[in-house]
Amino acid sequence: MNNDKLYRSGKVTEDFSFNDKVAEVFDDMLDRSVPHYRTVITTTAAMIRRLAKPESVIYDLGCSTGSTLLELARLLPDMNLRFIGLDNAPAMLDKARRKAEMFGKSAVIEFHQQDITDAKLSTTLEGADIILCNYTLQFIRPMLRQEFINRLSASLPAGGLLFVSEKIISNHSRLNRTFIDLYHDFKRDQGYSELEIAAKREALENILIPFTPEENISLLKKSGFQEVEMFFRWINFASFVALKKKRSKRNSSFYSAGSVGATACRAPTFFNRQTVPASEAGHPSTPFPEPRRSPRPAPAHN
Ligand SMILES: C[S@@+](CC[C@H](N)C(=O)[O-])C[C@H]1O[C@@H](n2cnc3c(N)ncnc32)[C@H](O)[C@@H]1O
Ligand SMILES: O=C(O)C(=O)C[C@]1(C(=O)O)C=C[C@@H](O)C=C1
Repeated sequence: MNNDKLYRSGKVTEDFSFNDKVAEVFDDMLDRSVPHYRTVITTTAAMIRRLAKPESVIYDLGCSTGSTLLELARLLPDMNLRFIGLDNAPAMLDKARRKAEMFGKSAVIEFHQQDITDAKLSTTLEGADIILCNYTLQFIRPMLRQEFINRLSASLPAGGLLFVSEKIISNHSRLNRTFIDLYHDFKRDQGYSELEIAAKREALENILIPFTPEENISLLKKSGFQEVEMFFRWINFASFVALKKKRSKRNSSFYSAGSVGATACRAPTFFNRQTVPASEAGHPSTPFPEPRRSPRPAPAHN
């Protein structure tokens, strides 16, 4: 794995982009810049094992060098899953294909070049059971995000799953500042210098635009996912899972794919708050507050 020394000089000559130079060092960059990158993948694999059916088709949008799909293929070989990675950066895809070949996974993983913000994505995703979009939504223009997530939701069948991981921001400026400081401590611990951290931050300004957890959850809920949860968080990084419910055969209401489905059809007098959410026990769920769009916390996001 090539060491990420891209910003070692501290000079920023252009905005951050997924070009050949970045692709060359990207695996090391992700490993050292995304806290708990691997844990998120292993947790995703564990959820897929429990929530998805064998032979599911999994799309990874913004797949980069294919690390996530390769790891899922390694962890879930018995499920006979099919994996398709989409990215618009040719240098990332070249690396992804080489890695798939090297690890003997070319038969189950394919990679295609595609702009995932294009309306054609809906056609591509026909047949998808599970969609992953890790650390990529943050690079899509905020104005386009709801429409993009709507397309993903519309493409998935009942029982379909979407996993989204993102860098996040807080609307509470003092906490936000603290979170960014802690993230920079993490980067220092990973061997990045003060100069490198500052330069990368400058290059990412207005390119990587993080949302709050509430804004991300709102995007997912508004697009038609009935069950949305944050399943992992480290300071200013979070992962979300969104599930499209299965239609009940017994009545026209929806029930979950999990074992609580049968319980939800009855109106239990007693319920265990450890296992049954209030909303499924006949209590109204707490509505998510509308995301505060302005004023955004100052200064910078990254
Ligand atoms: C931070 S990386 C994603 C990392 C990867 N998902 C992982 O977990 O290993 C973001 C990726 O999204 C891709 N990307 C950004 N905008 C895109 C777009 N509009 N269409 C397709 N890919 C895009 C970039 O080329 C880059 O490879
Ligand atoms: O280095 C940072 O500040 C990051 O936010 C890490 C991050 C990301 O979260 O996407 C930024 C750019 C690269 O795509 C890889 C990782």
